[in-house]
Amino acid sequence: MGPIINDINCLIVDIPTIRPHKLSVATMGAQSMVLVRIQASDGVEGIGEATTIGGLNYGGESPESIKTNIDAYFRPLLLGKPANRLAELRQLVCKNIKDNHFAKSAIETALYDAQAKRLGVSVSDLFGGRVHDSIPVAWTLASGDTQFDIAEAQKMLDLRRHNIFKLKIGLRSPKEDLKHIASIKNALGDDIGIRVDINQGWTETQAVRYLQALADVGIELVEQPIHYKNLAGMARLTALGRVPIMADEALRGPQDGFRLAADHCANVFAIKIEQAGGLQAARDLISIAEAADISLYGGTMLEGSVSTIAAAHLFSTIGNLEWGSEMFGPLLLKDEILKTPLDYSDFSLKLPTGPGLGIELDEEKLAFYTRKF
Ligand SMILES: O=C(O)C[C@H]1C=CC(=O)O1
Ligand SMILES: [Mn+2]
Repeated sequence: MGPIINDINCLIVDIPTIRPHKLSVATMGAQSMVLVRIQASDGVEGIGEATTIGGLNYGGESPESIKTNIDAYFRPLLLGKPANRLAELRQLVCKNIKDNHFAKSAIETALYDAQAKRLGVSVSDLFGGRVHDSIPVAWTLASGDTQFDIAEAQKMLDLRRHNIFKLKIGLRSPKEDLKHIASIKNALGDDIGIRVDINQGWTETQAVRYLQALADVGIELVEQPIHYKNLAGMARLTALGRVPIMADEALRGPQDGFRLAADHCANVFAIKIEQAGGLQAARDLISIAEAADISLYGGTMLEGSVSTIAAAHLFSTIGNLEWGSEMFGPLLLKDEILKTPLDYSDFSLKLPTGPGLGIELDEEKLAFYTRKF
């Protein structure tokens, strides 16, 4: 008989950010990560993570609701089930539990980590193997202060950590944002790629009015400018062809990906394993984009190291990750819960070579940052 799922433990880990991180939907001073640890009867443990942005500011799942739903619904459903039958487990979960994409992603990541460890391979091997051993990583400038952002970008360039930057806009007026972008662009020069993420902060009218201005100041990509449900609007903005449009919040799984591709709602898909509903769902989304000639980008929910590296394993198997990634979440946090932090160097994230996710938790640090109820 194969390994059986013996236990599932779920904890919330709170770590402060290195500076306030300002999005149009929230200002973050700390990140709350839900860690899932799954134990199987063969002694193998798998780890997964679910992380949201600003509690309920970004989407319908909060760290607290994720933990409650894992403890109350996922755990009883999965205890005693075969730990190595990943496709069957995914179907069981999807049949019995609606929505809850972030929780599903954490559970599935832990199952993949354990299964890869069991087989002595890395998680990327379970998705066909790596095409890349490292992934380019953009940094998000979101302190809310233009001069601070410029200094931060220059520091990242000096450290050779990031040479692509994303700006979070949509909190201030478009005119103020344009001034902010132009100052940063002028300070950093033409060779540095700059993108903006509006996080649904604009109306379609504002987008029609200001997309050309964004292109004129040298913005190379505009992420989720309008409400995620306004797909017809996304299609109209994409058809304008002023600047490539990337979908983020509108992509909550393969069905959304199919709709967006069929209706020409975006030029680029931001792939997030949590928003998609897990590694397998994200893989399906990637295939839809590839079939539709939609370019790919590795997105983040500002996850900690566990989910960041899980996503990186999947992204390493993509032939053309044309817009790189933003897998910088762990670097936004003041501390790390891994024994060996992830390797960020030469403007990219290096994939670990060990079995599973290739990471190990630092139990002392984890105990220190675990929320006590
Ligand atoms: O893409 C998002 O909407 C979420 C996230 C990614 C980078 C960042 O600063 O926030
Ligand atoms: Mn985004």
